[in-house]
Amino acid sequence: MPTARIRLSDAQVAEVARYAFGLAGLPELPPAEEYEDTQGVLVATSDGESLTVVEVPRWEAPAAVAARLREQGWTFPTAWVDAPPDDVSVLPERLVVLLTAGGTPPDSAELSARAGAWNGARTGGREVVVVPVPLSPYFPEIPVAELAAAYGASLAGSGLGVSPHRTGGRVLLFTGLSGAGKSTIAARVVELLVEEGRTVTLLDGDEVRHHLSAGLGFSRADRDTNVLRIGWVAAQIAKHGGIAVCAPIAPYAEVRDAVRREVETQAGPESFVLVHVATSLADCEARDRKGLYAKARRGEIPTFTGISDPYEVPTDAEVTVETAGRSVDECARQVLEALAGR
Ligand SMILES: Nc1ncnc2c1ncn2[C@@H]1O[C@H](COP(=O)(O)OS(=O)(=O)O)[C@@H](OP(=O)(O)O)[C@H]1O
Ligand SMILES: Nc1ncnc2c1ncn2[C@@H]1O[C@H](COP(=O)(O)OP(=O)(O)O)[C@@H](O)[C@H]1O
Repeated sequence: MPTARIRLSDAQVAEVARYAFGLAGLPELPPAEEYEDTQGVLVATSDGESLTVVEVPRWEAPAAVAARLREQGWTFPTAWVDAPPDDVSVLPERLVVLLTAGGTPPDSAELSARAGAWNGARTGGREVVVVPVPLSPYFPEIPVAELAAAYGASLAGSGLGVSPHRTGGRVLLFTGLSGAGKSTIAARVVELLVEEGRTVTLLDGDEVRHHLSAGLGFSRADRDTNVLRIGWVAAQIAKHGGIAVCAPIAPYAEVRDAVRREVETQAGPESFVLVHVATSLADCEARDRKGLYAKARRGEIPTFTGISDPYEVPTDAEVTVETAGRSVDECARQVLEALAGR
């Protein structure tokens, strides 16, 4: 039996909207009977075979946009996709701007900055109607001319992919086994960043579990919730230009990837840095500062990462830190070097 009702991410709702507007095929969604958006509004239902779209409140249908423009007397609308050109004199006097916003929350700083680039002062007083469209700003799913045509317009040009917005914020997500050195290295990284005058927030795995994630255990579902919460807070920090350093075990690749997408949506491409603290299980167990490995080996901790619970080794880490025979400072500086290059 599929789960009765599932909440979709902004990116998944955009997929549903593309399908509803005939811009793309059937989206691949986890099995469920009902799907809601991030506000809890029912957007679609499924009988297991077909998807019935109920409503996608955030997105205006292309046909509705075309009709609205016609009513306003726009006979042959011209469209521009995303960022304006450097030389705005090439633009027509009135145009509809199709702003790719799929996967981006409506209140994201990135989206307002991109829409703000089209205000009257910057476009020489041209008449501009900005319409957010459910395509991804980074990987648009259909050619821009086809997109313009769907909205009843002919394409004047596109600044898609031109200087994607970056807030300057960063998220460093440390991942690794218990005792690998995540907290120790993360704390040193924070010290070094503070010395550079940066504003940094440390979301340490152990600490988070006392506050943000109090009450959660170590089942897969609870670990996923814990890491997604950390990721969400970190993304909010990065969205406003801050640096968040997070140090949970984060054993599952799928959730690490979800955090990467959330952060890059909020703070721009390359704002997410995955740091794998790659200390071997044997070395972590030999350290066993908290005596947890010994307990896990005795069967006293039923789902202990590395012993009786999985750890999926990252294949997409921006930095891999080996700690054996190296000082904490050396490891922290390796992380900072990777950060400086981004
Ligand atoms: N079953 C089990 N498995 C792994 N770890 C356990 C477990 N039970 C308690 N602990 C202690 O909790 C710390 C890991 O919590 P995290 O929030 O980082 O884990 S996770 O990302 O949600 O998987 C981890 O801390 P660190 O040693 O700092 O990693 C452990 O001290
Ligand atoms: N190069 C290194 N980097 C980080 N920790 C190290 C290093 N070498 C030895 N250690 C020791 O390993 C242990 C790591 O513990 P901790 O930072 O709490 O790990 P985690 O947060 O991954 O559970 C500490 O006792 C630390 O002193």
